[in-house]
Amino acid sequence: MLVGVPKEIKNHEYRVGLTPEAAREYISRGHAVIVETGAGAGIDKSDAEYARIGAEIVSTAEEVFARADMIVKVKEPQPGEWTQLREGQILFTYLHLAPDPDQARGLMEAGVSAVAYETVTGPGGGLPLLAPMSEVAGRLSIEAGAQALRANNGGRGTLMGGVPGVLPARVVVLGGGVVGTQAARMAVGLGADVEIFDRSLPRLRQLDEMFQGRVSTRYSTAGTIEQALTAADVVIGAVLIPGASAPHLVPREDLKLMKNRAVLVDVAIDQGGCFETSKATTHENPTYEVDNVIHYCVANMPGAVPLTSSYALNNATLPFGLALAEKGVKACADDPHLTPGLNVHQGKIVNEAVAASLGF
Ligand SMILES: NC(=O)C1=CN([C@@H]2O[C@H](COP(=O)(O)OP(=O)(O)OC[C@H]3O[C@@H](n4cnc5c(N)ncnc54)[C@H](O)[C@@H]3O)[C@@H](O)[C@H]2O)C=CC1
Ligand SMILES: CC(=O)C(=O)O
Ligand SMILES: [Mg+2]
Repeated sequence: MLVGVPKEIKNHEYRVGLTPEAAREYISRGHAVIVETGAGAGIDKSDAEYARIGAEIVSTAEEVFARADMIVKVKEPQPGEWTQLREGQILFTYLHLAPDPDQARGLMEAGVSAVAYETVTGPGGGLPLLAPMSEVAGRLSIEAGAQALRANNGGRGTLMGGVPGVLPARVVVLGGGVVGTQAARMAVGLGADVEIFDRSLPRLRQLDEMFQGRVSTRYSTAGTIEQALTAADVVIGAVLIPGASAPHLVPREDLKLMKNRAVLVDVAIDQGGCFETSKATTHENPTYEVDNVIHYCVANMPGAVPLTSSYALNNATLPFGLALAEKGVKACADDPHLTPGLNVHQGKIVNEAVAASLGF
């Protein structure tokens, strides 16, 4: 199969769909790889390094889209990209279609078979192609929260860990999955006072064991979240209902319960966000303010640490990508974990949760 890697074009997105090491694995199995010039620049990999392992370098994204049987990307295709996709072609990337009906329609019209990283499942449960980026984003969320809390950035002016004699910041984490756990680890590491909310009691038990009393766990209801908001300096939005839009756990009217210039970091923004007042932002302009509360809602947080993120992502996507290259879209029928990954096929949304969420 001819596998194509265009350069990412989302705002400040420096990751790449295939690292040279991953491209080499495809080539060693008899596939051909074409790479848009400069696609690896964000991870300090030159065209020459891709050429050295046998990839062909082409000068435009248009050529990659026109020639490749499968496009391997990182972020969802932007409007100018989805019009270049076609029937019979496979797109393997993050899509996050539930909150994005325009993209869903664009992919349906293109006729492409689109496999979304975030809905591929794993033998041990979980979402193995989302997990590595959730690890990155969870860890980054505390850095982002700490930055936004600084008075010189418009924040409340609290130091995460406090100092002897002065209380640390209170960090409230909504959702105790991969993002939430990594956020809690980083917040604990900085010395903050941390509370994690989840709807799964087994998960809360695991977190309680894991953190050995260093974080408090709470069952997530509208009432308990309201109580937590009054004391929070930073709230991390980390909930997920796979395939669906994120539930709005914090309505706008609850912002008035919060301390002045406290910070919301909505990591779940790629699924539409879990605060009513969230709207996607970019690394260029990451924050905005509503009712005296700072919002950070960057939808491609891992794009800021592309070296770590591209390798972490490729480690997880490689076996699935190789199966798609080997068998084509039939790989989705053969592997029950790839089946839910297929979101769009022959002009239809074929993942039930995604279709239900879109109302299609
Ligand atoms: N903005 C960005 O750059 C990135 C965003 N993400 C997003 O972060 C979100 C979280 O991802 P993961 O941690 O991997 O998901 P996960 O599935 O590991 O964890 C989600 C957790 O939310 C819990 N949950 C569901 N409903 C809840 C509720 N009402 N109250 C409290 N908890 C609830 C679930 O029980 C689960 O433990 C996803 O939307 C994901 O796409 C991930 C990576 C990068
Ligand atoms: C998961 C996701 O949205 C990202 O890595 O950008
Ligand atoms: Mg207030």
